[in-house]
Amino acid sequence: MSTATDLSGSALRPTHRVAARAELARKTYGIGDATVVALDSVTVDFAAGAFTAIMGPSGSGKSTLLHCLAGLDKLTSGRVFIGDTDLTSLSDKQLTLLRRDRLGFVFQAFNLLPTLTAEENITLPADLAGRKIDQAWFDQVIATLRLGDRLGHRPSQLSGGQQQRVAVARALVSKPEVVFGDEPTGALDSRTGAELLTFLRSAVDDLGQTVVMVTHDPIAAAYADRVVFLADGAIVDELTDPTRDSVLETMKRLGA
Ligand SMILES: Nc1ncnc2c1ncn2[C@@H]1O[C@H](COP(=O)(O)OP(=O)(O)OP(=O)(O)O)[C@@H](O)[C@H]1O
Repeated sequence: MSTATDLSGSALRPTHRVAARAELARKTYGIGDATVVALDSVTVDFAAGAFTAIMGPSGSGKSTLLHCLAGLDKLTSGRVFIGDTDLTSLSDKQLTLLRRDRLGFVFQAFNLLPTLTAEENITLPADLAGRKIDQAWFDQVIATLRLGDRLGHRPSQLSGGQQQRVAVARALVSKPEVVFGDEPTGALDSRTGAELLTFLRSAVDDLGQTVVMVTHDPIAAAYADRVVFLADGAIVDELTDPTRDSVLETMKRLGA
């Protein structure tokens, strides 16, 4: 969060920097009678340094929105931004570099390489990019994720929750502008899922990261600062400082 200053030098109220933004985002699949509108003119901002959950019924467009924001899929029309960068103006090669250099991903599949240690898995994207790891930040991420005594282990020697924490560390280690999660707890039991959400929460609170996560789970959404609700490809509601009960109530009202 930055504090804006007016010309006389007095502090104005803090401004929230926008980490990601969709503007009149529209995505359709198929043609003619078979056209499916996955996103229908969605305009939404995601604040830097905040944890936002995206919810909505199955088929409401959650994954499509997340994938388009993260440069993994392309809009039919409209624009998406990471910071000030308009993703819709980038080539495939530039999108690949933007994803590598500026974003982090925590998806259901951990995608860890079995022959590498936890530490090697965590630093692999930076190593491939020829980027130096910031050792102090690495140590902070590892301490936050309580992975210090697991760095020499291979994925097969780790529990599911530890593997997911390694995947989170890999996503955070290069200080991405936004960490995108698509049902990151979907493959985890509820205890391990709660642990992961606690870590994402502290990545925001203690490490100043930005998290945008798709979830079906009201308990998972309650870890967020804000929940955006989609229905039929449009944003239909949102909650600030959600609780499990307020999320459930909103879902019920929306018929989700
Ligand atoms: N590759 C595709 N081809 C055709 N239609 C698609 C494709 N991907 C998604 N859709 C359609 O777009 C709509 C939105 O899908 P999306 O996966 O974004 O929804 P979702 O809210 O993430 O759903 P879920 O909660 O079930 O994962 C759905 O109607 C879906 O069937």
